[in-house]
Amino acid sequence: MLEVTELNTYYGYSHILHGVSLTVKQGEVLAVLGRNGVGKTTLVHSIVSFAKPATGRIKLNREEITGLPTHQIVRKGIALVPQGRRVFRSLSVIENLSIPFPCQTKTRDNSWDLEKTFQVFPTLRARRDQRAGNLSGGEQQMLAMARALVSGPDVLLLDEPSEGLAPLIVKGISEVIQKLAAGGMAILLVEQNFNMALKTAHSVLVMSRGQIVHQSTPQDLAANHEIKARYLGM
Ligand SMILES: Nc1ncnc2c1ncn2[C@@H]1O[C@H](COP(=O)(O)OP(=O)(O)OP(=O)(O)O)[C@@H](O)[C@H]1O
Repeated sequence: MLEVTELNTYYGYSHILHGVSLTVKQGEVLAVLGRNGVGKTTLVHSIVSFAKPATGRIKLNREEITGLPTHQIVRKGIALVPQGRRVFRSLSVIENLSIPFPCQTKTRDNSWDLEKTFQVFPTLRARRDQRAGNLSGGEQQMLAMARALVSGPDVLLLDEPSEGLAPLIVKGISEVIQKLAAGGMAILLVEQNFNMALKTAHSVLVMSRGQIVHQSTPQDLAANHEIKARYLGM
């Protein structure tokens, strides 16, 4: 579904991504792990054209989307839940969820709507008229995910969704991610929370200095003490 081949991304003269390749299939959760500053956010930003890769190719459902403007990438079926949630704090829940509607595509078979989104996050239905800034951290994360879902993506990119959240909330977020994948979505999950990533994902990548240095099943990574010590500081 999502195919990334040999991406090289720079910020000015700083070479951040060094030939990153990955594939996320329909119904799969692929987790990306790595220490701070290894390029995980740059990777998801490159996929949605927030950062412009100098070389490399990105394909969605076999169609080349490299370098397209972000709004076109969203229309074609990729949505990003950014690190730090970035909800519109002064707007209500329902207003936050109404903003992405212009991005919904008419050309794809897209069954996502507000009702389906509220079924995934019933708490948000109850809070629909509340200002996003007054929601708890966990509810804001749900809102950020819901805002991505209403665009009806085939591929969901999640940048550290567990950051700063209590373990019980993290468990709930993990379960939602697994359900979305079971429904056919392809999910790229950037995480610092090792346990959450391993519980949620079907396969895991480890990045170091802008390169993928390991890819395996969660079980194999859990048992690989050398990779954990060398690249994840565990
Ligand atoms: N807009 C930018 N301009 C210049 N350098 C940047 C920019 N954004 C990130 N960087 C640098 O690129 C490198 C990779 O950053 P990135 O945010 O992709 O890492 P990360 O793995 O997501 O880290 P974190 O877990 O802290 O979010 C870092 O050295 C960072 O300082």
